[in-house]
Amino acid sequence: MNIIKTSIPDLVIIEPKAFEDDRGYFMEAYKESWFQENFPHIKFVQDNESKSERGVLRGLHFQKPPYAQTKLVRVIQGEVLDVAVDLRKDSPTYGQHESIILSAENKKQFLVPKGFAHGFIVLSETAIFSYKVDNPYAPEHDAGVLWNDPAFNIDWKLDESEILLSKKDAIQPLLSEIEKELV
Ligand SMILES: Cc1cn([C@H]2C[C@H](O)[C@@H](COP(=O)(O)OP(=O)(O)O[C@H]3O[C@@H](C)C(=O)[C@@H](O)[C@H]3O)O2)c(=O)[nH]c1=O
Repeated sequence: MNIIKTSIPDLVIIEPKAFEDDRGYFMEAYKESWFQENFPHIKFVQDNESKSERGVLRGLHFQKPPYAQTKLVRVIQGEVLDVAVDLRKDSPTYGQHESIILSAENKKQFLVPKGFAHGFIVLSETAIFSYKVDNPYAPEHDAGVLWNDPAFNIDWKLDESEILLSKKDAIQPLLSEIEKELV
């Protein structure tokens, strides 16, 4: 597995090694011993999976402390644009984001630390998204920020007319409205 740095500290891309042969491929998608060696402070406790149609945008989400989550995200089928926004108040890259194409084909994984808002948009006809989190779901600590907040200036790749949001995500607050609550 390769670890690739991004422009934001602690936000990294992980590239598993896939072995291809006549039958298809094999890869170790997650290996606890390797993860503990490289990221000893992270212990995953829950695996999540969602399926979405093209144009579905889920995000931008995070859980508030003490239930903040590190997420290890990947795509099993299809292709998405995945986005992580640094909302760590004391970070030199506060308010900045990184986006990356995750697909069944490229098999890349994105390790999104605590303190980031996370979201993705589906670029293929459908996509199955899979991720590990290191804190359990805690709906009372669920939080979000608006996907198209001009403060982030995220290029979501699809036209706004194609984008499908949940009722909750259509009315998430702006960063300026939640800034005071961030740690
Ligand atoms: C996230 C989550 C949701 N749920 C339930 C609550 C609700 O009834 C249903 C759908 O929830 P949501 O609308 O929040 O699902 P979704 O919009 O897919 O939320 C996810 O979005 C991506 C971008 C993330 O980063 C994730 O952490 C998570 O916030 O599933 C759980 O039971 N456990 C969970 O861990």
